[in-house]
Amino acid sequence: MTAKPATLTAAFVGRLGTFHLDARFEVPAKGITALFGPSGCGKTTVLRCVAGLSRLPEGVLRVGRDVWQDGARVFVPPHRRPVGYVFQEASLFPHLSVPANLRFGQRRAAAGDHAIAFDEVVDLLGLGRLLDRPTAVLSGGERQRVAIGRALLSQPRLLLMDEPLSALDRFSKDDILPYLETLHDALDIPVLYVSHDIAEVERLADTLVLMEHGRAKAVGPLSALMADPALPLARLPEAAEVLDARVEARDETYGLASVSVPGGHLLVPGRVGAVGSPCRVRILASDVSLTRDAPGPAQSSILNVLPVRIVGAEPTDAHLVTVFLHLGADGQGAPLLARITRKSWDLLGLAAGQAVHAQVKGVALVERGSDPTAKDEDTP
Ligand SMILES: Nc1ncnc2c1ncn2[C@@H]1O[C@H](COP(=O)(O)OP(=O)(O)OP(=O)(O)O)[C@@H](O)[C@H]1O
Repeated sequence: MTAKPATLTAAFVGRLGTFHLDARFEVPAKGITALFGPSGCGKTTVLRCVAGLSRLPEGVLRVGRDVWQDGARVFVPPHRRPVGYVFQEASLFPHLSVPANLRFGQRRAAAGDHAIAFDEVVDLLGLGRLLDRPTAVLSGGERQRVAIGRALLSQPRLLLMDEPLSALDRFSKDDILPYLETLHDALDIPVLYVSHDIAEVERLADTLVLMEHGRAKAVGPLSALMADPALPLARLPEAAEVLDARVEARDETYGLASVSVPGGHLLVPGRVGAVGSPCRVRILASDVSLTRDAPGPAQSSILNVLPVRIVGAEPTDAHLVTVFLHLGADGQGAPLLARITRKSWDLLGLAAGQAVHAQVKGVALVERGSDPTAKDEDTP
């Protein structure tokens, strides 16, 4: 009999002041789970309940086999919960050096519990060059990397990240995201990641808890929720599908990799691992258009043209439509989103069930420090 994969089970139902929370979810106790939703929907409150900083009498929280809360009967106090907490603002000690800030995290770890070594954290977060800089002169992104390192060195069983990038400008965000992607691959610590930036969620999360008015409205794998027409996610301006892919071949001459995804093949710019290794690709809905007939070879600068089947369509605004697709002429492959004008939808006479072709103008690798913004008419 195979063991059931470990899960994180949370049920926080009740009132905090005038706010009613009804957050019930079970997610894998591995990878990154994003709590996503508009401002004030209760994301931080859920994290505080998980950390034990807010207490609802009927709350339940299990992390793997450990019970951290079971109603009023069991309540592990916050200082006994092995969680690392990373906030919006990196609250480093300005009078301590960078290594001393990092070692402060190590001091919080249980004696003898050093699964994540200091050097490993320095390496993963690219902190080597920062170790002898005064803490006070670090940039926002550098401070946040140190804060993440400090949290990891406390040897957490669970990492809680509350909008860790939202205080950073676009440039610093892009600087730090590849580090988070690398951590996701390298470490075996489940992460609850609060964000209201869907692009960030798409790049990092495996699982999504969609929050609305204090309620967990939907819970599941990111790509499945993105492809659900009943949810508002696919209609967001930066809606994208993230697909599990496998490297098939590398074309060093053009800096491209050929990857397979369920139901199709894509050419992707950027550095990938060895042939056969897994990777993930992100395809924005706004980078996908539809055509009835695939253009012949050397007729279009868009290299990725894939057979797809239309599952459905929803209006995005007055003139745009979000089209829900499945890869493959038989529609048995991975989900994909396209954003086209309502006029094009009508002119092409498109309808659910039809087999058409998706022209994918931009594909980005989302792991291992590839250039996530690579996009160009002449590259796929
Ligand atoms: N202990 C409490 N007493 C009263 N109100 C509370 C308490 N805890 C949370 N709230 C309220 O719950 C609501 C949700 O707050 P929360 O910070 O969790 O939202 P959020 O989704 O994280 O928002 P943002 O994205 O803006 O950070 C807010 O209106 C907040 O004032």
